[in-house]
Amino acid sequence: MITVSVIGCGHMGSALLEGLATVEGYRTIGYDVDPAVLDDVKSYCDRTTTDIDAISDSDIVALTVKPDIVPTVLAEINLHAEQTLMTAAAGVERSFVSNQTDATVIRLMPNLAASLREMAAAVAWDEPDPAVETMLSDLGSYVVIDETHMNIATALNGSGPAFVYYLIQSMQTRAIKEGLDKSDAQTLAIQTFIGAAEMVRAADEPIESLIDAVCSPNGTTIEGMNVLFDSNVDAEVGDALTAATERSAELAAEVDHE
Ligand SMILES: NC(=O)C1=CN([C@@H]2O[C@H](COP(=O)(O)OP(=O)(O)OC[C@H]3O[C@@H](n4cnc5c(N)ncnc54)[C@H](O)[C@@H]3O)[C@@H](O)[C@H]2O)C=CC1
Ligand SMILES: O=C(O)[C@@H]1CCC=N1
Repeated sequence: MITVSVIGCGHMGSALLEGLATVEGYRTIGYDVDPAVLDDVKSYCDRTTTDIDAISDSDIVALTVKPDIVPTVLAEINLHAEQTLMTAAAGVERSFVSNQTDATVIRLMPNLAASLREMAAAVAWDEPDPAVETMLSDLGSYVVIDETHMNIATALNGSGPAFVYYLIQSMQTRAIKEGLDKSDAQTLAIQTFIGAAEMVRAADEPIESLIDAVCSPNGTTIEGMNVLFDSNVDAEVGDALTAATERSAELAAEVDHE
């Protein structure tokens, strides 16, 4: 049994708890300063509490408060060396956290698909932590990265769901405008993204070849692809990632200077 405490049960903390609630082998504790937030997550947790001391026997403590709240929490918690503190706050560096706790600190960039156990996560640590490896595998897929790359991971898999939602919305909105029923457009757009992602995952060939396979000669797809090829969409999507990456670096500086 792995005991996982979550400090801050808002969007990210509750997603972790919701995902873990459907897997055997975890005891979960949700801690938050807001009782209303705890009310919302109590069906996913073995225990909810506003008492910070309740996390003292946890194997893994997930820190999912806003970056500017991290120093407040670190001043309040008292963890020991056998515990793992997993900080998920965007921009907050591992060294900043580990300077203020005896626990082993790892840095995680999760995403909200944890609730469905479809999370893409990036983790940075000195040494693999078996309990965390198990937990991240149970919640989706993860990669181990050097912490110097955490800002771009934050943009890619942390912020990334919002970018993908936006693209799904763009496609379904136009389909509805062209006359398709709203619910049908939603079903088709969603499954098209899921299917395309699975095709990319399964393919041995580059994405260009997958695109080619959809483009029948003189067919429909190439007409649409030409609009994309002639546009700046590629660069704009890249710029969205860069903007999120830069903001992650700024957050680090803001927290460090408090
Ligand atoms: N929302 C997302 O998609 C992702 C968020 N993150 C990171 O997770 C962290 C939380 O983000 P969200 O869940 O979106 O924010 P949120 O605002 O939804 O949740 C934060 C929670 O922290 C609680 N809180 C405030 N002060 C506290 C304290 N002193 N002790 C305990 N709990 C306290 C709040 O009551 C709230 O429930 C951020 O650092 C963010 O960078 C990381 C990846 C994805
Ligand atoms: O927008 C944010 O700052 C957080 C971090 C990654 C996703 N949400």
